[in-house]
Amino acid sequence: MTRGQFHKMHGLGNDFVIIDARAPDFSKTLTMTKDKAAAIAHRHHGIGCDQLIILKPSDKADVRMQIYNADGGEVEACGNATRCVVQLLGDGTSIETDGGMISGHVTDEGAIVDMSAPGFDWNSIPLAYAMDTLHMPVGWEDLQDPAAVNVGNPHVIFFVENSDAVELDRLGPMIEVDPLFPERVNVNVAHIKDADIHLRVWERGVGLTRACGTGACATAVAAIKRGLVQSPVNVHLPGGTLILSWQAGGSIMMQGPTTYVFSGEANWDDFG
Ligand SMILES: N[C@@H](CCC[C@H](N)C(=O)O)C(=O)O
Repeated sequence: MTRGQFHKMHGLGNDFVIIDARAPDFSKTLTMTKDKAAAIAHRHHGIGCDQLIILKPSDKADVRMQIYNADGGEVEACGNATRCVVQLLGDGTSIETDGGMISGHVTDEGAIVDMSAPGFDWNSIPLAYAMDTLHMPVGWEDLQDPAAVNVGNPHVIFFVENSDAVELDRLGPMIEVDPLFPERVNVNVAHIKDADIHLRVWERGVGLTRACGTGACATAVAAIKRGLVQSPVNVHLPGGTLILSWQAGGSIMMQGPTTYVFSGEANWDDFG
């Protein structure tokens, strides 16, 4: 029986079940599948979360972080979970992910993390074919002229008049699975007001979330590249505010709150 402890944390309402499987014995016995991850994340039949995070031993960093969306799919990066893991494991924690190496420092309210450098090449997003990724010559209904940025995971960003007025629950699922994005995509809609970014995100494999850290990174970088805002910039999401800094050629720094909610214990064989 694979029984173990988990931590429930959130960053601006983007919530996580975190399983610390760093002990070599536990790491070997805890097997994760798409169905099991989705069952743990389920809001009614499971523990409930936007992302399931599994911490494993790493030979390159302090810890290896595996990330599963609520639909059970394994993905490369999660900004809000990265801040939570830094707060959980301590100042200076380095984290190996499929999206790259990340590190961070604990702050009074949460953490500041170095999310490494963004990617702009069409094939690093990835897109199905070559195009300008700062002004993509594509659109869906009123959502036109997006930018695409890879920050460990793929994002498409639309700058609009009023992001609150966009039917993201209808357009998000359609754009997420468009064949232009062979690995699907996280869909961001943003507007600029008083030099700040106001952002809503349809997350790949989850849906509308209270906040998306990598979405905030990708949107800040696209807005800075287009000359719409300057670094550092506040990014306001439904769940609260992140501060993003980025200079061309450098890493993205993301600062924001983290919250420890509770700990629990589960028999992981009961799921999936
Ligand atoms: N909530 C996350 C992003 C999680 C992964 C994303 N849904 C994807 O599929 O790439 C964040 O805070 O960055």
